Amino acid sequence: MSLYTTVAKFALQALGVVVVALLTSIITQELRRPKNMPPTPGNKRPLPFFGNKLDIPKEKSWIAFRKWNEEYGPVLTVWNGTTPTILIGDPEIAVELMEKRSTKYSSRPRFVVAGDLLTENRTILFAPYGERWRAYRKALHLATMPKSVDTYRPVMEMEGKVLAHDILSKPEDWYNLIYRYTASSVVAIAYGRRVLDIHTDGAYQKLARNIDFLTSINVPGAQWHETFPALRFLPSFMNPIKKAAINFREQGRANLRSLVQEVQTKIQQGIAPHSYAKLLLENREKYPELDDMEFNGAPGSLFGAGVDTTSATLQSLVLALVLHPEVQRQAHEELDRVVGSGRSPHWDDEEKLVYVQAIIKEILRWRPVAILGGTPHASTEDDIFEWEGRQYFIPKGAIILGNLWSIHMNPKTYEDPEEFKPERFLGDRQYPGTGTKGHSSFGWGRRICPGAYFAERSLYLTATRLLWAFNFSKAVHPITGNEITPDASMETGYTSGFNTRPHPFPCKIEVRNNEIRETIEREAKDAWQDLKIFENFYD
Ligand code: HEM
Repeated sequence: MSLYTTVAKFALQALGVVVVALLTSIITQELRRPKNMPPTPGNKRPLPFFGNKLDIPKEKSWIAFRKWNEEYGPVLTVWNGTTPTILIGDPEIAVELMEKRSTKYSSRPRFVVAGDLLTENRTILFAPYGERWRAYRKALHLATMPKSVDTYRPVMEMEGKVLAHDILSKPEDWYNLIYRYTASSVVAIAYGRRVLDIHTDGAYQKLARNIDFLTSINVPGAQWHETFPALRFLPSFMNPIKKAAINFREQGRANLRSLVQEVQTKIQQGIAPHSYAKLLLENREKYPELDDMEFNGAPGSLFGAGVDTTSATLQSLVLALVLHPEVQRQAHEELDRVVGSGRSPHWDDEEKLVYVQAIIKEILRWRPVAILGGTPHASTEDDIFEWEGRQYFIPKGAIILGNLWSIHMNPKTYEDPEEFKPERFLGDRQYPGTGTKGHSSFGWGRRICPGAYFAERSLYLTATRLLWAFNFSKAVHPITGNEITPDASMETGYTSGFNTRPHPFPCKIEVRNNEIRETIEREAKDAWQDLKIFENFYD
């Protein structure tokens, strides 16, 4: 037998083994797929190995998910490789699973890039349900429980006064000014240091770089590593996303460590202003479960979870106001009646500002920033639930995704869901689960956003101040003289990624009267003075 024939025979045999192994694996996968699960979109058969992965768009998957929920039903299964994702498009189903059965549905799925590689799952967001996650959550209480949040209100208020002055001076830069305001209040609360300029502040830039990376990768269907976890074992030089995740992890940890060390030094020097990191350090012994790396990460989680979300919600508010002058008119009428022009709104006005509160809730519903319901939940036990006379099986390890773009646009729950109508939140609304809030923007059950109270206080203060101070309307094109209508469509006017925000757009912002202008100028002067203690930087 010639060498050629021997090699050909061997190759054929090897090919045969591979084909048999593939067929066995496909058959096993098929046999293992549990029956009676919620249907796939259009009852489409998932492909071996890939599942429905090829049907999930890499960008703005929430749009496809909503279409599927509308066409094929409020609870569906989409297979990402061999892992099922249960897509929920109805608030009652979300509550039935993630709140009423929260002992089974409060974990997180495995994220290969964001979890295993970037954070080693040692952050609250990706931690599986259990003791460690409880310890992370307990440490956050010093920042997020109502009593704690109330101690941070002065910072939010002072930064809000500066924001009003900034917009008065440079209205065309409103989009970035809102972002700077949010970043500065959160960083001041977390570490006792302001962010004066997002383009030059080193600490801010390092924090933001990490979050930008995280939000860009943490999107269903975007990473092949999630479909084929074994890819994580490919060495970094052949695996650019792994290399990037490990670099970001190391740089991020060094940055979080140096920010906490700065607070420690200031405490020793007696010059540390009130901050979450300061409180944590002063109570270090109460968190023995957390090692230093995890402990340093706690104040950072405020930045990770609070800046993008709050600023995007405020930017959506401006968009809605520009498009809805009648809503502004009603809000202005309420603010003139309750507050007047000689002072800006404060906490005690909240109960009387019912229309403004309804606007804030409607913004959270109409353009929810955590559009996919935040990080999905994962089930830790097999379960069966009944919906409209049918029983559905959900296996242990399934990913549970409450797509807010389906849930908040569900006409069964909200009449004319596409319309921006704050009136729907005047008076009591029947809404499953979270009850009085009337929307699901902060998630569900045990994983519900721990920063919800923090965010609501911050949104109330800022939205009220912006509405009190300014009139927002369409910009006029400098050449054509035509009004420019901003694009509010989620398909074309909003960013992709894990959180979504409107693309920057021009608008006209005018102070409402001279007395308000004088109040803004006077209050900003006091705020700058009081904020000086947060301007002690070591870098
Ligand atoms: C408009 C503002 C905000 C929105 C819409 C929002 C929304 C959400 C959502 C939808 C989740 C996922 C909930 C779930 O898994 O069921 C979440 C989780 C989380 N949020 Fe927020 N959030 C906001 C602001 C904040 C702020 C200001 C903080 C910190 C002070 C914060 C801290 C967190 C943390 C730490 C988690 C992870 C909780 C866990 O996995 O146990 N959020 N948020």
